[in-house]
Amino acid sequence: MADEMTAAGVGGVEGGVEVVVEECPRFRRVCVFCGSSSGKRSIYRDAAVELGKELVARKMDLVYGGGSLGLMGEVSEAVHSAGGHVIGVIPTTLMGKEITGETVGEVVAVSGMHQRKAEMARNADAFIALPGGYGTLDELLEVIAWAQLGIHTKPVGLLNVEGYYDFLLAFIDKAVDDGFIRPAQRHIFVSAPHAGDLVRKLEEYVPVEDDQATPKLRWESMEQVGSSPCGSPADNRSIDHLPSSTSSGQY
Ligand SMILES: C/C(=C\CNc1ncnc2c1ncn2[C@@H]1O[C@H](COP(=O)(O)O)[C@@H](O)[C@H]1O)CO
Repeated sequence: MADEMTAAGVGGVEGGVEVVVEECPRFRRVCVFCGSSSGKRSIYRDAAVELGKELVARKMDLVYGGGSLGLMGEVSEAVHSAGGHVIGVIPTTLMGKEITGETVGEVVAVSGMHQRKAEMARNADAFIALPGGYGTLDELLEVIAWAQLGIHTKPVGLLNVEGYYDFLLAFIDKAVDDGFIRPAQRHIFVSAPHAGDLVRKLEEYVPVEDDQATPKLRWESMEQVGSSPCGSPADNRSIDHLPSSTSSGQY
């Protein structure tokens, strides 16, 4: 990872306060899950734009589901217009502009929804979920579940814009209380209301240690037996032109 890092520090002014960003970010490619809708309140669009700018300020690339719909469009456009690198991973069936709109930056075509999730995950060093609906929840919970299984140790963050995810957090506490999630796994992901705080937490993240966890599964071993955690054997073709993730994660 280190050899791909910029030596120069970056910074900026956020709310009148000078922001000094570490010289060597811990990761450089962040996968963002978010709504294909924008939601009814402008705070969600603002949060997507704020996150996009934060990634660019920290010299982090964006990996996302492609297209220009909703918050997906907001965050990708924010990164692209600020000079950041965008990688949109999009199933061929959704590639028509009339379906998902135009994708800025690099477009990676995959064969289906399962392969998209696998490739977004494989090619990112960390994950962030903005507000969204079923698709976003599916993507978020899958990377959390994979972390629980030890398939990866990449940080996962919830951007809890004005308490959007409070009910989900309360549900997870309930699942811990009722014995469906081990207490040690409660902190498998982090959350924060603003992008800057969230990215800082992700950079400080230490994978949870859980003695009772399933022995570590490796992505490669899942592939060898012909099934990925999220798809059929036919969906296991990887994006071969992308350099592999810079993370020490286990994909
Ligand atoms: C099929 C139609 C529109 C396609 N819309 C989408 N285009 C690209 N990616 C999408 C789309 N819908 C969902 N996704 C993925 O799920 C996440 C957002 O889902 P949500 O339910 O809006 O939260 C997003 O991260 C994408 O990866 C026309 O009917």
